[in-house]
Formats: sequence, structure tokens, C-alpha cells
Amino acid sequence: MAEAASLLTIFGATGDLAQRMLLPSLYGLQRDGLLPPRLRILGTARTGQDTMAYRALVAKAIERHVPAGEQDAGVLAALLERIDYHPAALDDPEGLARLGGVVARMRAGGDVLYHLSTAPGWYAPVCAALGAHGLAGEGTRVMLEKPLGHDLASAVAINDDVGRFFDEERVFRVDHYLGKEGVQNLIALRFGNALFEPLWNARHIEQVQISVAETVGVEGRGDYYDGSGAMRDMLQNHLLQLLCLFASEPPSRFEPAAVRNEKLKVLHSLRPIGAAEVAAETVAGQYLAGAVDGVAVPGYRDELGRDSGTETFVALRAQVDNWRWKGVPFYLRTGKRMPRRCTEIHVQFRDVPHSIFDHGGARLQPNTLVIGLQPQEHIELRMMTKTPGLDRQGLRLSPVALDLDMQAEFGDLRRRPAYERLYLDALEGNGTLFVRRDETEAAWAWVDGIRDGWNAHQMAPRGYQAGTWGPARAVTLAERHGHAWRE
Ligand SMILES: NC(=O)C1=CN([C@@H]2O[C@H](COP(=O)(O)OP(=O)(O)OC[C@H]3O[C@@H](n4cnc5c(N)ncnc54)[C@H](OP(=O)(O)O)[C@@H]3O)[C@@H](O)[C@H]2O)C=CC1
Ligand SMILES: O=C1O[C@H](COP(=O)(O)O)[C@@H](O)[C@H](O)[C@H]1O
Repeated sequence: MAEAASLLTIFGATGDLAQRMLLPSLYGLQRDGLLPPRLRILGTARTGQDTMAYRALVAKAIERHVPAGEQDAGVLAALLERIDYHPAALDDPEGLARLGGVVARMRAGGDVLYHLSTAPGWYAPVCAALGAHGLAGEGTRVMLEKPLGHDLASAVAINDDVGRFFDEERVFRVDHYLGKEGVQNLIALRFGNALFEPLWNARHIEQVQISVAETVGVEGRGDYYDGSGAMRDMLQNHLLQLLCLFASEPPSRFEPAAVRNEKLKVLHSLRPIGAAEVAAETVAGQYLAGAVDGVAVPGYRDELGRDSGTETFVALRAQVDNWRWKGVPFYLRTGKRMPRRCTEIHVQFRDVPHSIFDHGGARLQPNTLVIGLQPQEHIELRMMTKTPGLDRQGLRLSPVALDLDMQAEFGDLRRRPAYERLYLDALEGNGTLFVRRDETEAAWAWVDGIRDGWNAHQMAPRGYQAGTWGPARAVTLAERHGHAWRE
């Protein structure tokens, strides 16, 4: 493991992501005493301001985005004490050279973590400038925000540009879902219990559903989102990462190479969905005006203020062609303006081979396991049990849920932003919960095949009313195979 960084330099330190997520996460780490003791933080952006003005912006961001019950003047003061600001326009070589001087001074011979929280178009010039000033060598690492390209070719170009200055072990590609407690709990559930592994395969599992539903629309990010859509914004990264963690073989260790090698094998086993399959195996949708939580909301095009063929919903049936998963459908879906916010994995086990309880029309229901990631973390195992009481026809059975509620189990848990985990790990040089180059490129290759198929058929997204679970066609996608989405 690398030495803990002595300097964190955040590019884009005045931006929305920095204010809503990054600074509150650093505050959380400061509060829990988890920041490396010597760590200094250097914020940089285009805005011309001094350190005191930037510290005032940080204080305001903490006040707005950290829950009131977690705010503490002493913690804030200690965090602000670590922070400096230096303005630099990324298209100004002299400005970048001056910034380089500040970095060289502040790192004081220690390791540096650069977090590029800017538009990806800046990654290449920033890395080149760091390289030119001798600030990209050993002891430095770089954390990259998504989107990492909009297709395979653009992802390769970004990776090549960054790779000219930073070796792969020093590149930390963010998928913030990997920093979520619930996602790490999926890893714990699978590899910390002997119970599930024997059942975790096509012999015992009938179907798997991975749903990431959002109630929000595009929230002022319309310009970015309209060039992206649900497939590239969510499915290419977050949903495929969840699929990989669910479906991978057990890694030999919880360490970067072992975990990422196993995830990569899953991506390579995904059966391509191309022009011949897209109509049957995928559904794209775009929300129309409707109501979410009883509040009327406009349609996507009205929100955007222009016409658009971008999908805000996608559902598909994926197949992982390997010994473990042959024949098991993985239904993935994600969408904006759904009825409720919910990220969960639903596993349906196979029916019992022969039922001894088939009397009076009674039917056994298959066991199900629900791994809830958001908004609450919970694990629910649904099993058939005897219905209490007497019945002339024999035993009657009912489904009952064994429910593990993490809040109830572990007390009043603080909801940690994913970036707390990600910063902690990147500062210490641990890439286990970051995405390796080959993973992101394999994910793009698979998604590009689907998008090429859509383009070949000129498939336009189907409308769905805001506040519903997507176009009716998404229901038939599963029903055709005898399955139903869990809602
Ligand atoms: N916001 C979000 O929820 C999410 C964002 N991301 C990604 O994070 C990155 C940042 O996003 P976000 O914070 O929303 O973007 P913003 O547009 O809010 O912020 C952009 C930041 O980049 C700086 N910047 C822009 N142009 C220049 C320039 N020429 N020279 C120097 N600095 C410049 C801005 O500085 P200044 O203010 O001084 O102009 C600002 O600090 C993007 O890659 C985005 O895709 C990923 C997931 C979610
Ligand atoms: O990466 C993204 O994720 C958010 C959803 O993240 P969550 O942590 O709130 O589940 C999504 O809204 C955004 O469009 C996307 O870029």
C-alpha cells in the first residue's frame, strides 16, 4: 500500500460536486478523525479568490449540505485550517505552472492525490501540465470523475491521455456506487457468509433484477444529461458494477487486482446485445408530464426546453454466459421520475423440485432475497412457513420475510456520503473500490453494441408518465420469460 497522501488537490473545487459531496465528505472524515494527520487540501478552480474567500465557500457548503445534527464549529475550524486555494484557468499554461509551484511547495516531499472534478475534457491538459512540471511521478495519483467518455473510443482516448503520465495503479476512476455502504454490504453478504455461495448459481437462482429508480428529473444538468441518457449515465457504470459484484467469482483477497480481475470476467461474459436483439431485449423510455409523490412534474422535453430523443429510462435482459450463470436472466432497469427512489437487487430462487403441499389450490411461492441499497439498507429473505392454526386439508403455508434492517440493527447510523470511503481509500492508495481501465472499456464495448443496435433500427424512446415504472413494454420484457418486476 502507498504512503497516505500529504496533499489532496481538488480541481473544480468550486463546482456543484465539490460543494454537495466532496467537501461534506472531507468534513465527515475530519469529524471521525480519519484524515491523515499531515494532510493539506488545495482547492483550485477558475474563480479568482484567496484562501480566506474559499474557506468561506467551504463553510457555507458544509452548512448547506451536512445535516444540522452533525455540524460542529471545532470540526469545521480544523478542516478549514487544512485548506488553501489557488486559482488557475486550465487553459492557461502560465497559471498551471504557478499552480504547479504551489503543489510542489505544499506536498513537502509527500504523496499527492489529484482529484479531477472538472469536465473530462480537461483531464488530458491537466495531466500533461502536471507531467510537464514533474508533478505526475512516483508518489502521485489521480482520481477521475465520471463520465469517462461517452463510448469506447472516447474512453480509450481519455485513458491513453491520462496513462501517458500516470501508470494504471495510480489512476482511481470513481464510480460512486462502490463507495456506498449498501454496495459494500453486498460484498459482505456474498463473501462473509458460507450460506449463500452454494446457492449462488444457475442451479438455484431463477432470475435476478437490479433496479435503480430515481424520483428526480435532470436537476439542472440537462445539457450534460441530454448528451448522455440513462444507458450511458447509469447503466454503463453503476448498474454494471452492481451486476459484476453480484455475479463474480469469489476473489482470492479483498484487494484491487483480485476484485477487479473477477469483475472483468463478468463483463467479458456478458452476451452481446446487438441489432438483432435490441428490440426484444431492451426498452428505452422518456418521461412525459405526470406526478411524483403527488406533485405535478413536467415532461423531460419541457424540463429541457427543447425536443430530444434521449432516453431517461432503460430496461434490458442481460445474460452472463459462463458456467455459473448460464440461462439466468439478469433484468436491469434504471430511470428518472419513477414512483419512488429505490436501489435494490431482487433474487428469485427456483421452485422446489416437487411440492408436497399442493392441495386445495395452494401454491408455493419461490424464495426471494432482496438486497436493498437505497434509500435504506436492508436484506430480506422471503421463505414459506406454516400458517399458524389447523386446517382440515393439511398444512397451509404462507410467505414470511426474515428482515435485516441495518438501521435497527446497528442503531442510529450516520448516512455517509460515498466519497468518504472513496477519499479515505484514494488517499491511502487503495484502488479496490475504484474502476480499472479494462473494466470501464469492457463496459463501454457492451453498451456501444446496444446503442449501435438502437441506431440501426432508429429506435426512439417510448413515452412513460412521470411517476410510473417506465413504458409498458418494460413489463412485457420480463413477462415474456415468465417473470415480473418487483415493484
Ligand atoms: N454534480 C454532480 O452531481 C456530479 C458530477 N460529476 C462529474 O464531476 C465533474 C464536475 O461536475 P460539477 O461539479 O457538477 O461541475 P460544475 O460545472 O458545477 O463545476 C465545474 C468546476 O470546474 C471548474 N472549471 C470549469 N472550467 C474551468 C477552467 N477553464 N479552468 C479551471 N477550472 C474550471 C469550475 O470552476 P469555476 O467555478 O471557478 O468556474 C468548477 O469548479 C464532472 O466531470 C461531472 O460530470 C459526476 C457525478 C455527479
Ligand atoms: O452518477 C449519477 O448518479 C446519480 C444517482 O446517484 P445516487 O447516489 O443519488 O443514487 C444520478 O442522479 C446522476 O444522473 C448520475 O450522473
